[in-house]
Amino acid sequence: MSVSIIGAGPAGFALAVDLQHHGKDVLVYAHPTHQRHANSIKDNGRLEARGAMEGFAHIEVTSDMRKAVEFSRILILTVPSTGQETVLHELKQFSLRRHTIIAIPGNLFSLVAADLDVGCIFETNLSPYSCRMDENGLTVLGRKSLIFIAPFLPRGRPLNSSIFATVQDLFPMQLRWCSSIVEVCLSNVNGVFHPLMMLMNAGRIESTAGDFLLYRDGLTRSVGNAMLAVDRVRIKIGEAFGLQLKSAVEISNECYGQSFGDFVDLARNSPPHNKLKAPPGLDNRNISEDVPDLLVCWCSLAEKLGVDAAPIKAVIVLVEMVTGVDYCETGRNLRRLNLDSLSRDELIATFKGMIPSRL
Ligand SMILES: NC(=O)C1=CN([C@@H]2O[C@H](COP(=O)(O)OP(=O)(O)OC[C@H]3O[C@@H](n4cnc5c(N)ncnc54)[C@H](O)[C@@H]3O)[C@@H](O)[C@H]2O)C=CC1
Ligand SMILES: O=C(CO)COP(=O)(O)O
Repeated sequence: MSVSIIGAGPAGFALAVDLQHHGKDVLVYAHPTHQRHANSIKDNGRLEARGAMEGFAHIEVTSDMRKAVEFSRILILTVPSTGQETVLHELKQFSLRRHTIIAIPGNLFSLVAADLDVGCIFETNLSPYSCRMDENGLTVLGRKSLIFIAPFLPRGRPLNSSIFATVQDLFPMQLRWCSSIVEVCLSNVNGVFHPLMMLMNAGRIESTAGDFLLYRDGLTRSVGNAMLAVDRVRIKIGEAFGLQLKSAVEISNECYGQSFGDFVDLARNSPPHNKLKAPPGLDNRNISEDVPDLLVCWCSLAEKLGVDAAPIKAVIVLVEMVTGVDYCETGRNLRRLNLDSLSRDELIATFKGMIPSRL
């Protein structure tokens, strides 16, 4: 089986190494303006992986989207959701009726890609790896044993059920099939962890240029208390959709096969988290991706559903004050997700019964 991985960052290369190790042929696409990691692999002649995945890999990389589309009928997107529209722009030149796209993570990519002529889209909640890259190679701090996934099925379009087995065969970890992409998006716990960790440590990030461990040193009791408030809203939004979502700590535990009791316990003791350095500044995907494409999205769903989202709104407003970016406008609000004309009941119905119940 061959796979094209669209997105040449740590998550894309970790997936490429893992899939190659499991016998798949992989080709990684690096956008012409996002070549940093691809260039260092070219310079070194190979990719060295350390940590939870070890060894040397020879990974083929291209900047020609046509090659990626012709290489495989499976396209896995591993750009941050803020990069998905750039990729969509490239993909729109091709007929992809026989292709399957898997967006890692999805963050409701399917709704943004509504007019793409593609066979099927799947979305995951998170990257399967906790990983970083520098000029010396890839460090994998943790490999999940499970990730959440769902297909997007526009009404009236049947899905060949064999595709579920094909997608599971592809991944070297277990897939938890969710009822809809909304359940998957609400299970991207980065929206609970990242923005508050960044905001509540903003001074320390800026004064030390990120010279501390973001989770271990930055997720203390009061930060955890604030996260709990955001997490309660996330769960209430799920309830309005008829979902019984687990807490963010429980979801992380499930993905990594861990059993931490709360946020602080996880931050101090989880190996995939407790060695992650803080970024050097606030201009980082922990804000630039997770605020517009998770918190704004969750908040605008909450407003339509009549759920009080004050804690999420508070985080968005503070981030807007700090960065000067109008994320409510630029992020995945209902208008950008093409959901703004729906009534509350229509919104709920849109995501009901999207996949066969036997899964
Ligand atoms: N690295 C990790 O440990 C984890 C990552 N994730 C998620 O997985 C996804 C990928 O993660 P990373 O590889 O760490 O992200 P990253 O921020 O390094 O970006 C991945 C690649 O996409 C490229 N890119 C960014 N914007 C682009 C655009 N507009 N057009 C084309 N390419 C663009 C970047 O230059 C990079 O090569 C993100 O959504 C992230 O939130 C989730 C959990 C853990
Ligand atoms: O594994 C993790 C989330 O799934 C932690 O990694 P990040 O904080 O880099 O997203």
